[in-house]
Amino acid sequence: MPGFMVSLDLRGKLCVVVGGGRVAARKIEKLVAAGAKVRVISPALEPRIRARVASGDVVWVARRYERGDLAGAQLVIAATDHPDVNRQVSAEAETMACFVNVADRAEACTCMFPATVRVGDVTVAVSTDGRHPGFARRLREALELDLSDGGRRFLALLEQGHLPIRRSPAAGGVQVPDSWDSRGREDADAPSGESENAPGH
Ligand SMILES: C[C@@]1(CC(=O)O)C2=NC(=C\c3[nH]c(c(CCC(=O)O)c3CC(=O)O)Cc3[nH]c(c(CC(=O)O)c3CCC(=O)O)/C=C3\N/C(=C\2)[C@@H](CCC(=O)O)[C@]3(C)CC(=O)O)/[C@H]1CCC(=O)O
Ligand SMILES: NC(=O)c1ccc[n+]([C@@H]2O[C@H](COP(=O)([O-])OP(=O)(O)OC[C@H]3O[C@@H](n4cnc5c(N)ncnc54)[C@H](O)[C@@H]3O)[C@@H](O)[C@H]2O)c1
Repeated sequence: MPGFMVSLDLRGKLCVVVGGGRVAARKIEKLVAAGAKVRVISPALEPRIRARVASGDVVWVARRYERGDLAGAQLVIAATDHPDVNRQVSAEAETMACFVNVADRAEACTCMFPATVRVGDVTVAVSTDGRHPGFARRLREALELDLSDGGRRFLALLEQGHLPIRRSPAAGGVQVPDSWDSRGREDADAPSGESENAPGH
């Protein structure tokens, strides 16, 4: 099912993460960066999460998950290496009005984390609705690389006419090659950034 992308304000919201391994560490970094109140329930923690506990960004409940641990959570992450435990967490979350992310079962997720690149105040998010996380990662890496050089490579492709994005000629911008323009030339002065005549539209 195609996911509905939103941007959540998690500042001060309780997010409960069950499990303290590599996947939990990746998610926790994102939650902390978003200003969430993070509680992690796990008998053991990755060094990266330990550091977050030491700095006071994350509260650690140092034991295995027990039913009732999710009380008050707005977002729940089930990220243990035990599918049964993840299933129990998912089942408890289903009884509450909160979103849940289950690390080993995309189909059980009511929310998924996209791969993200942030440049200044702009965030680009890539999701494949859980089908190809590796692809989401690679596209994120490519975007990151491109944006890290100020978008120069992207702009070069635009100027060589390789990307179907039009800009006003009055602004000295590039135009879509004729072969891509299925509706003729009548709207050649479309505003900056439009791509409505791109192939596939
Ligand atoms: C994008 C990113 C964001 C993030 O997690 O922060 C993300 N996974 C990332 C990395 C990653 N994922 C995997 C590896 C090991 C790779 C390998 O070894 O092959 C690595 C490590 C790596 O690639 O470095 C494998 C994997 N992933 C999922 C499963 C379970 C399944 O498919 O059922 C399995 C198989 C597990 C297994 O078999 O053991 C599931 C999910 N992973 C998602 C997101 C969600 C869907 C995203 C989408 O819509 O595409 C979803 C559904 C749940 C979720 O939201 O977590 C982040 C890249 C961040 C970045 O680099 O920017
Ligand atoms: N979503 C993704 O992107 C992705 C990527 C790779 C793997 N996975 C899946 O995510 C899961 C976790 O992977 P990982 O690499 O973080 O594992 P990991 O082994 O690094 O960490 C597992 C953590 O769960 C904790 N734990 C175990 N039993 C627990 C319990 N009863 N209650 C609370 N905590 C408990 C452990 O102490 C440990 O901290 C695996 O099922 C794996 O298949 C998901």
